[in-house]
Amino acid sequence: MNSISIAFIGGGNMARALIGGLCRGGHPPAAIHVAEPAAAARERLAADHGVQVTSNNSHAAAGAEVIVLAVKPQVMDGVLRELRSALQPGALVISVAAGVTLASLRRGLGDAARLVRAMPNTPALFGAGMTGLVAADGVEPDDRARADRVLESAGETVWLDDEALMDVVTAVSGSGPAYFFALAEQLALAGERAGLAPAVAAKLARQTAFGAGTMLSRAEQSAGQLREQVTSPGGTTEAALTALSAGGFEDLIEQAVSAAVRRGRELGED
Ligand SMILES: NC(=O)C1=CN([C@@H]2O[C@H](COP(=O)(O)OP(=O)(O)OC[C@H]3O[C@@H](n4cnc5c(N)ncnc54)[C@H](O)[C@@H]3O)[C@@H](O)[C@H]2O)C=CC1
Ligand SMILES: O=C(O)[C@@H]1CCC=N1
Repeated sequence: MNSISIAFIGGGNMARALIGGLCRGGHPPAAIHVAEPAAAARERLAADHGVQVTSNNSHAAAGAEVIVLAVKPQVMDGVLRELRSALQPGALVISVAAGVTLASLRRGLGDAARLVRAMPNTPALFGAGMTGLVAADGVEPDDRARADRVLESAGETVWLDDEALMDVVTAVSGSGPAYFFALAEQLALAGERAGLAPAVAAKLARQTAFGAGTMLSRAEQSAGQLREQVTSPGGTTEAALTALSAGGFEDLIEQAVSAAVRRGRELGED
């Protein structure tokens, strides 16, 4: 794995998280090239991770065995046009762009391109990411293994057969960290309003999120069972969860995921 040469096109938040995960996992920074137009972002990537940086997408892609497209969906068409003639034979292209379909990647890069669509998330930075993947027709088992080797250094992977479900993966795990961060923010603010010092409230919320996440990932019980273990009948947690339900918590989560799914589909149509 360590010798795979990887080019990132776009060096923003998601690329940084994946690069961080790769480097922590032992991938040599010299084998990672990043094409990024913003000089400040290039300098930060080079300083933080020691990766090779350039402003030229084609140069970055030219020698790479795996090319990760980490640009916004809105600029993807232009990027594909640039890269079409720069890919080396057999190169695997992994797009992480929300909503951008394999068909549109194929239109942009041509019939010969080996294409995988992926939806990672930012906890990749600490090797705690979750990535959903779907392969285009013609992708060989070796290509899938290559995609796995790149993305497993950032966390867990799951392959889907039905590309339509990628918008749901995006809504659940791609955007999902933001929902948990928003909850931690609001929990800390509520603690502050109830009298805690801001730093104390923030520490309680962060460490509680960490503890809950650790239990979710390590305990054998389901999320529901873990919730029940905290909820003493007639106790404080029950009072809080009843207030959440009365405020429409379950419906709100459903609406939030539906809104993200819809937006993913719209991004694919732009
Ligand atoms: N941020 C997240 O949590 C996740 C993001 N994604 C996907 O990753 C992609 C990038 O998102 P972020 O990193 O959040 O955005 P970002 O805005 O932080 O990064 C995009 C980067 O692309 C660069 N860029 C713009 N035009 C370019 C061009 N023509 N060629 C090369 N680079 C160019 C920008 O300067 C910027 O640094 C999006 O398609 C998004 O859907 C997927 C999963 C999670
Ligand atoms: O918000 C977005 O569009 C991207 C995709 C998933 C997370 N961030």
